[in-house]
Amino acid sequence: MKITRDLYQGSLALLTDFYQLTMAYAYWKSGKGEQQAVFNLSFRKHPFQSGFTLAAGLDYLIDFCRNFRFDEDDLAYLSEMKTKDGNPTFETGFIEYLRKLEFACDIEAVEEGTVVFPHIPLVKVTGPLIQCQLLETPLLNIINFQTLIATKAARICFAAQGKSVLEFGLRRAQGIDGALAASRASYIGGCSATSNVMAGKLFGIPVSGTHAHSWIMSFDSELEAFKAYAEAFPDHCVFLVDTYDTIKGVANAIEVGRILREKGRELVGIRIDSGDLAYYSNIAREMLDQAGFPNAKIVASNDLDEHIITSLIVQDASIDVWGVGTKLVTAFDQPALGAVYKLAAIQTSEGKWEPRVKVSQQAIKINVPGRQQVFRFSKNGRAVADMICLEGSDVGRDQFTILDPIDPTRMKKINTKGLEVESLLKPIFQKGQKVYERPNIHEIKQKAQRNLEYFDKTHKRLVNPHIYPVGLEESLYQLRNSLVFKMKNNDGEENHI
Ligand SMILES: Nc1ncnc2c1ncn2[C@@H]1O[C@H](COP(=O)(O)OP(=O)(O)OP(=O)(O)O)[C@@H](O)[C@H]1O
Ligand SMILES: O=P(O)(O)OC[C@H]1O[C@H](OP(=O)(O)OP(=O)(O)O)[C@H](O)[C@@H]1O
Ligand SMILES: O=C(O)c1cccnc1
Repeated sequence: MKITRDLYQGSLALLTDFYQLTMAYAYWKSGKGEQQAVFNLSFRKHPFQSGFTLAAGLDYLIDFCRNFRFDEDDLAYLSEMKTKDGNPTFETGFIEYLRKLEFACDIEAVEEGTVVFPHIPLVKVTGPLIQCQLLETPLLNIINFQTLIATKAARICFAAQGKSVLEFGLRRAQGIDGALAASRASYIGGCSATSNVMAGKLFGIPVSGTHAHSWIMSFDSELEAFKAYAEAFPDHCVFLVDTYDTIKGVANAIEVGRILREKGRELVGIRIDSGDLAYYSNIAREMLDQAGFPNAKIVASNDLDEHIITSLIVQDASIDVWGVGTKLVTAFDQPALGAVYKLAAIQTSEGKWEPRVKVSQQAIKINVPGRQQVFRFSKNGRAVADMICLEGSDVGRDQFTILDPIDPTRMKKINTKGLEVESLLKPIFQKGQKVYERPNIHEIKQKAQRNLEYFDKTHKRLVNPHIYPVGLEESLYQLRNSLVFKMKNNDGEENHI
């Protein structure tokens, strides 16, 4: 079984919801399959009540699209599918169409490590309706998860105030691919290393770790266990001190630290994995300092998240390194990001682009229509507002008004004089060909760090963050309203509120 990232190098076209294939078939039957369309992938609310979200997953998306094809065994499987009355679900002509299908879309996307906000298209796909449609499910799967975990990691690292965070999640992650993708996204979000060795190999992420209680328990005494570990790894000793009695454990670590020093080596640190982490870390710090080990680091683990880390820092805990597993890689308090992928525009046979809107009872579910672009305005290296506007809008204007699509009382005038402007959507594929030079994982992580610094700390606050201004440029806002009005009224029936 292919379980690693190699999976993404093979054909994954069947990794989609069945309804995408039935729609694709129906588009084909009705002659609409090649009609050009634009779909946007965006989310409506930050996860974790955060004030920001960190985009991740584009690298997987690129692999997915580059390998987007139906292999013979995929086609054989689809050919054998039957409807309830026993007839083939898909005609052979459609199977033939899929056999010849070559990825031909344009894709623009925000780069990984970019701080993003609700309603911004993170990915914009332009191409034949059938291809755009088939991409919905896998693109959401990829971007939703990695963006969610990168955001969680950024929050945890923000709480850790510059101290290292190690990702320890593999054993409790959502399956094998969930674990690998989570390790990657956690590194992008700011973690220093992962315990997941395969993630290290596949993505080039630093790998690190300490040892488990079982190591200690396999010896007759803790002291013996520490000594034996020091023999094996004289330069990498981080002793887990809480197997029997944390304070005695610290004393044993110090004793072995002295032996190491006699041999010209240094104790790297200790790890505490239970009990009151503020209380024990402070006692351990005092013991280590008094014994002449002021540089020995204290690692803490045990069901940590951004809130417990914040509390421990407020309590003046003496913790230098945070080991975080379950609550990071499972995004424990919000296990999914709700990004959606919606048709925004479609081209008529005359070549004219028509914006499309989905009208919903809930204002938040009404998508932003039209072929869009996104601009980020900033001043002196600080982001001030994001504007979503229609492609071709003149960004050289002196002034813009942006309106929140859900709450138009939230609006902002942007005087563009003295502001820098960046277009957030970068070309990734043109007519199916990759045009984007992929940064490596370390460059992505650095971009994320720089991008996060770009935003005022009030937006990064963990609880009740200040809302960063993002809005629709006035004419796009009006277009959306007029389309909603038109769609609500065009059947001549009385409307329900
Ligand atoms: N001083 C502290 N302030 C706030 N939270 C803490 C503090 N010390 C530990 N915690 C957190 O409290 C929780 C303690 O959980 P729990 O009672 O299950 O652990 P434990 O009994 O000490 O250890 P074990 O994992 O062996 O059960 C963990 O999430 C831990 O990170
Ligand atoms: O708590 P997390 O954030 O998920 O971090 C990873 C946990 O995994 C290990 O625990 P282990 O599997 O040995 O279980 P235990 O310590 O909870 O008994 C380690 O000692 C951490 O406590
Ligand atoms: O290396 C460690 O300390 C580690 C690794 C996985 C889970 N918990 C701890």
